[in-house]
Amino acid sequence: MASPQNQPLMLSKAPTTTRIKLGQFSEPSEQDAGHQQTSSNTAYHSGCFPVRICNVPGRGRGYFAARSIAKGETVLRAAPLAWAISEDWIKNTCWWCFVYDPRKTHQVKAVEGPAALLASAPNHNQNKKTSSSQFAQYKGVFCSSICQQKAVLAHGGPDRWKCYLALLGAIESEVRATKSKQGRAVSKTTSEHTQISSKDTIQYVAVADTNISTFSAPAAATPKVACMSDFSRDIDFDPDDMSDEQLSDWISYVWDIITVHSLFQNNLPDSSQRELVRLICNALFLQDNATTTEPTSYSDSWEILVVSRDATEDNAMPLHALAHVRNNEVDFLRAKLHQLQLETLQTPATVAPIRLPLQPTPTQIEQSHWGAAAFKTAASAYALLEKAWKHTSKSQDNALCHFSHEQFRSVYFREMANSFGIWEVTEDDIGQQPQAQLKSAESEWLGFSIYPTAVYFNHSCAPNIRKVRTARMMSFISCRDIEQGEELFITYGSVAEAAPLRRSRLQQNFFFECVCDRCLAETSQCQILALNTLDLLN
Ligand SMILES: C[S@@+](CC[C@H](N)C(=O)[O-])C[C@H]1O[C@@H](n2cnc3c(N)ncnc32)[C@H](O)[C@@H]1O
Repeated sequence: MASPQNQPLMLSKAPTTTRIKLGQFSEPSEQDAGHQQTSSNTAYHSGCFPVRICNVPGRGRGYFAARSIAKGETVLRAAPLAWAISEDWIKNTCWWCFVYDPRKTHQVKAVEGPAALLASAPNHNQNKKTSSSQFAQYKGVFCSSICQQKAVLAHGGPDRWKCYLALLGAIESEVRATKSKQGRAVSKTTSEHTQISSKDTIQYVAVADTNISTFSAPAAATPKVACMSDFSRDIDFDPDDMSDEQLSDWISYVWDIITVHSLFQNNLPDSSQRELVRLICNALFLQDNATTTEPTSYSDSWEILVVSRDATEDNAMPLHALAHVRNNEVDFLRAKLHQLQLETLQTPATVAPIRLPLQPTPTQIEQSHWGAAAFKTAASAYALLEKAWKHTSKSQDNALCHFSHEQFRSVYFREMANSFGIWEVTEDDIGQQPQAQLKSAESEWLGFSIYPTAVYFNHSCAPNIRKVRTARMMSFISCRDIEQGEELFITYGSVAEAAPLRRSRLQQNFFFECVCDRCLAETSQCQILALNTLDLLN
């Protein structure tokens, strides 16, 4: 798995290489294609719903068994809120039900079929006269006209679908334009990792390990921060405040500078970042189509919404569901700084502090190691989307309102470490072992998706829940009998490796130190072994 800087992080994310697998495609069944509602096998009402959200020390929120669960029971069925198909398979994968055919590209189908079908489609505004022929002119990649209709409707109808496709097209144009600009500018490239000179630095927040400590730099002078009047944000940072809240405000402040000064504009996001940009577009276009009104009080009603929702593939998740997904922006910054520290580690005893200027200048942000590590990738992705957004807004008669970095970040850093890979469904998926979901060499990675009701499954290296995708729905199935009160765990990728490797991968890709029982047992065993070895050596 590539580093998170180059690749969006997600549960079971794609391997870096893709293989073409031939000859194993079979026509999807009705159920596979998502044309049937199959939620009846699970009772979705709070009374006997099998899972409940609880807080766990050290892990945040998690799903727990609300009652005893038998092996093989579906404990949750989740519908996606937003998704993106991989660039490699964009013509082979249905944009609605994710059915995949490696041998042929799906037809871009015109919509025919009974008007009744259209009228009965979910989210369809009965008052709006939308004839099936209207859909025919709006293209996409679908395995059937039914999927096309559903996608167009979920995106708010033909006009919004057209606008959405125009935005996707504008992104591709921007990518081509940046590539050719980069080609011309290649000889002029200067080193990106120039050290900041000490006279540029004023006051710092030093980040040692993942805790922030603060101090004043020796060269105190008048802050050299350009265009401060451009920002309404409160910039009165307290150098002694090491909290996530202040770091979060500081990050927003840095983003203000990045956007006002158009920093990192000419970096071309790689294909996984471009996929993430498309997922964000998808989320933003689906938002207006939310079918559920926002609850007046989240804290009281969200869990009820999760457990009472009749999860069917046609139920679009409302965008406000995203607000409940953990935002990993601060964790991401801390993890990036921690990585930088490790890279510059001379000896185990000398951990170099990373110094973050309280009010960084554009030059400091652009040329610092921390700027490159923590902001460059996301800012390049934002710049790409912002340019495409403006272009589309012009071409589509100002159909799009202003698009802020806050909106972008609110999806970007929630996707990070919370989304699920969309893998080709293989026969392994029907198996009973949790390992069946580890898609190693057997299946293709088709994209990724956010399932807001599924983000509460914490990771364990010895999971008791496996996930199986059926069309666009993700089902979570127990792989052993589970007692009431036990926590429910999935795996975030492979758990076949030894503890040190598993743990460093989780740290690098998901920004946490795994505290599952297996890790704790294996780590303490390693420590005992190490002590025994020391005894032997002595
Ligand atoms: C998909 S979310 C799971 C829900 C999360 N606990 C919450 O409160 O939103 C993944 C995050 O949960 C935490 N987490 C999950 N499994 C963990 C584990 N085994 N050990 C420590 N933290 C874990 C990490 O912070 C990780 O980034």
